[in-house]
Amino acid sequence: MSSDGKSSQKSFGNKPFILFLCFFRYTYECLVDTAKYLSDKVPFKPKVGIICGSGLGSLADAIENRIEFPYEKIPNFPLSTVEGHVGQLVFGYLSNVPVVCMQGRFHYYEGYPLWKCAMPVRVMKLLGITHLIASNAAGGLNKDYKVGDIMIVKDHINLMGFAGNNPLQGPNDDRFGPRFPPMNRAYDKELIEKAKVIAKEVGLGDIVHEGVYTCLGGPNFETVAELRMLGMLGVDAVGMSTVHEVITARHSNITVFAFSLITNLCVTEYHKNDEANHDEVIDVGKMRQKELTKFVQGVVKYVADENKLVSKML
Ligand SMILES: O=P(O)(O)O[C@@H]1C[C@H](O)[C@@H](CO)O1
Ligand code: HPA
Repeated sequence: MSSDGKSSQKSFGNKPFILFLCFFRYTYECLVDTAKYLSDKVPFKPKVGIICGSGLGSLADAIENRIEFPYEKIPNFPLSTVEGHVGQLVFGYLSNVPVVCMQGRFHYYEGYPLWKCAMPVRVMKLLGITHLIASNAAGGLNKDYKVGDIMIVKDHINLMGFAGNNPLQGPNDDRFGPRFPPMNRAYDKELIEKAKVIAKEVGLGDIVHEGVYTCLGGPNFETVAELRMLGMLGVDAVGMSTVHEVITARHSNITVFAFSLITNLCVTEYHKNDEANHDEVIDVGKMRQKELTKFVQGVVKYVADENKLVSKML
């Protein structure tokens, strides 16, 4: 809302226009229907939303008292079409905290517009989450990174947004958030600092970095020239997701923490013949699953403890 309390979005008023929009993007009412389909079947409100990246679906395996919804059963949900993405929403408890986890996400390269890729974030908001933990598999561009390292995302470059390709494009619904949301504090600084401590506690301390992530449309991996350009722009890890989910989360005032599993080293030299491949990405995810599960459990527990502390103070 603008300072005078009036919406910054011109009102279209008539219902037919909103229904018409449904064919082009999810209206608030449409996502409320999706959230209600789920909340009618889940006897608790999730506090933390989790998005599992490629090969990181095992993060969901630790969820207890699970209730699973294959994406094809959920009204208005797209379908996961990529290997390494199970394609279900898992409700349950992680570190005794009520969570909802996307075991598999949606990507622009699957043919989904960014607003469709990010729609589960709005559904999770409507279900009650206050925090989002987004994970992804990414190529390591920073020379200090090794395969299997973790990069805590401190910021992102919304490269696709430079061309105007943004999940918030089109009419804004103030019930989700403002027309012009700020992004300079997209990644929660307190969670970043705490996550570094947790990483050390679960044995990841020596392989954890903090860096800048960018998302390309994919599905091809990058050229040498593209990676060299991204390096000059200050990018530390390159992926094909997360940014649009984070923008959508911040638009709805969800506190965000994100990390990348470095699954391959970006090839920035013409004489090198290595080539990134998806199988390798999946394999690295499997290699790290135990430590990453403990890491995410620790972050979830911290979020819940912090929230209890805050609620006591209020
Ligand atoms: O879903 P994420 O971003 O974790 O997966 C990355 C990007 C591509 O989907 C895939 C390529 O191997 O890994
Ligand atoms: N580039 C883009 N996305 C990726 C990569 C990469 O090198 N590795 C895993 N996801």
